[in-house]
Amino acid sequence: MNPILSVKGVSKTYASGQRALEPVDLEINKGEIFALLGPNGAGKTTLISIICGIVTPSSGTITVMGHDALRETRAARMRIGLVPQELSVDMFETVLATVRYSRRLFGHPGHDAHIEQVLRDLSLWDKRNAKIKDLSGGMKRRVLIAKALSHEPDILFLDEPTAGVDVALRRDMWKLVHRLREKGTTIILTTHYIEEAEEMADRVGVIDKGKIILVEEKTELMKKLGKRQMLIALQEPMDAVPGDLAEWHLELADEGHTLRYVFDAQAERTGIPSLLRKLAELGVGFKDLETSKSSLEDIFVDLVEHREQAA
Ligand SMILES: Nc1ncnc2c1ncn2[C@@H]1O[C@H](COP(=O)(O)OP(=O)(O)OP(=O)(O)O)[C@@H](O)[C@H]1O
Repeated sequence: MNPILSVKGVSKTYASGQRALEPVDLEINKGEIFALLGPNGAGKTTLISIICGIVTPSSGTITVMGHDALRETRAARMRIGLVPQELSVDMFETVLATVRYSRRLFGHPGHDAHIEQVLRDLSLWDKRNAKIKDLSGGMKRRVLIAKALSHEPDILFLDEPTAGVDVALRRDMWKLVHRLREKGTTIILTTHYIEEAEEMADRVGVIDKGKIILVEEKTELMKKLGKRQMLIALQEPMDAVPGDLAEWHLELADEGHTLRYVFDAQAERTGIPSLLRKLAELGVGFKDLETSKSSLEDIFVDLVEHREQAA
């Protein structure tokens, strides 16, 4: 499949000398939701800003739907909608005028049916004549999305779409993103909420210290790196893990009331049957057993910690 967006060898050193991106290669497929995940300062906004033509890269090439984004800037930019982190609107304008203005900036004639649809999709239609300064924080965020969608982009970038928004709005945003994808829009979002990537993405890229350290299908990533844990609720609390159980590397939790066993879900032998046998042999009684999958969050923390240890 031809990628809708292709990034090759893109790096950035800011004028201050700050190296924000090591050469990055990344391909995005049409219609996918791609989450770029990374801690603060990892380079997520820099990468998005370069692709959207706001920041000039120090090296590399970017192709957006066949257009060289650094040479045919406008043609490439027309295909892209960007929802920035920061509010970038005239507070004294109305919602409708703001979104219309954005559409015209891209040289589109006033297509009011499209704008109405976008505002309705975002539950902003009733507020179309309100001044932006009078909207709640969540509504202002929706205006940024409406602006980004005003010129019917094929690729939508959402930079930290739900930073600082409440749970209800976050869920609404997720639904909206899924709806847009159903309409064929390709979506790239940056986030440090792992929950968000887990909920929304088809593929996840992890960026740390300016380097993409991993790109993987979300389900594959969870399968490959996913660990499971088993919690054993003890009948009698323990002061320490008995030496006879050393090979399972157990941890005591919950003030000695719970034993935690972390195991590799993909391994042929999980070690559970032998552990249970050993517990019986030692006369360790338990009330309950519970197993759970590790979340993308655990995987992410693992990855970043490993890199830190290796450095
Ligand atoms: N205009 C700039 N001038 C100099 N350095 C910058 C500039 N913008 C970003 N940086 C630096 O580049 C690095 C990457 O920043 P960037 O904003 O891309 O990270 P991020 O992953 O988006 O972080 P966050 O999650 O905090 O938004 C950081 O060290 C940052 O301080």
